[in-house]
Amino acid sequence: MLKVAGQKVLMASRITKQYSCGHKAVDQVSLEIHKGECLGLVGESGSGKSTLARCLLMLEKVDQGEVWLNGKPLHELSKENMRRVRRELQAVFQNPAASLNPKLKIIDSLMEPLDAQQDIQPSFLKGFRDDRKKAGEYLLDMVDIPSKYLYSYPHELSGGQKQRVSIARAISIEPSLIILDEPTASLDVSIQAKVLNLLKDLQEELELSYLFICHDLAAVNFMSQRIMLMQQGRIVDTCQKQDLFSESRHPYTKELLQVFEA
Ligand SMILES: Nc1ncnc2c1ncn2[C@@H]1O[C@H](COP(=O)(O)OP(=O)(O)OP(=O)(O)O)[C@@H](O)[C@H]1O
Repeated sequence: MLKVAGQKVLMASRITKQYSCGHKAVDQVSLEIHKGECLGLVGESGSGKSTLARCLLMLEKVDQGEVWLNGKPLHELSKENMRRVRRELQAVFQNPAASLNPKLKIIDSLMEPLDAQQDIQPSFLKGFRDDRKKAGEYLLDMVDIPSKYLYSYPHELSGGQKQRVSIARAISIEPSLIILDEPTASLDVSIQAKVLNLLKDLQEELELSYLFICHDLAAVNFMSQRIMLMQQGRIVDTCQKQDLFSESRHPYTKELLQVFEA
């Protein structure tokens, strides 16, 4: 289903990030993400996708540009205010092993956002939000992980299971937007499709908005309603998914499509 006309969740304007070595990793990038939409961002290695993600998450100081989340100017917020807004913006990164503290049981990593933000009452945990075991089991069930893993440590789970836990943790506080930065890149090929299917199902079920970053155009095409192409720090093409194969596409898009079709 195409959902692009709804309320704007994220608006970024002219984001620019130059590293001290002088390299402009992100150059004047503007984008919008609407409620319930998955915006795909594709580009080859080194094109600036992860830097852009870190800028949107305010993990990287931008040199220029603005980022608005649900009408709030993230680029102007103090650290304290940013912490409060953080609940509306979650991320899942490439390496699930690095996202989960090896010394914490799954329940403790999973419940970390809810433990830290007691005022949040996710609609899907209504009636048992403060029952950590029940809430943890429910969250694991949402990502198809058996509840027996609740008291396991990360090393007892496979890579795919760890990434599912990271996804459950990201959705646990009902964020407005999840930035998915190569969420399947470190997984076996056989597992990748399952995780993408899970992400797509969750997006539809919970009306989540995603920025889905990936170097694989096939995966981006599967996940997204709209697609942006990034090359050398700039957005060179943006299109609706159904226009991806149109003749009028940018030469770089056509180049990536050739790889995709091959
Ligand atoms: N901390 C840093 N200091 C200096 N240069 C950096 C830094 N981080 C990234 N870069 C450079 O910025 C450019 C963009 O990197 P980035 O990781 O954002 O690209 P990417 O598209 O996400 O690539 P990949 O798909 O390989 O992760 C690259 O040339 C990279 O070498």
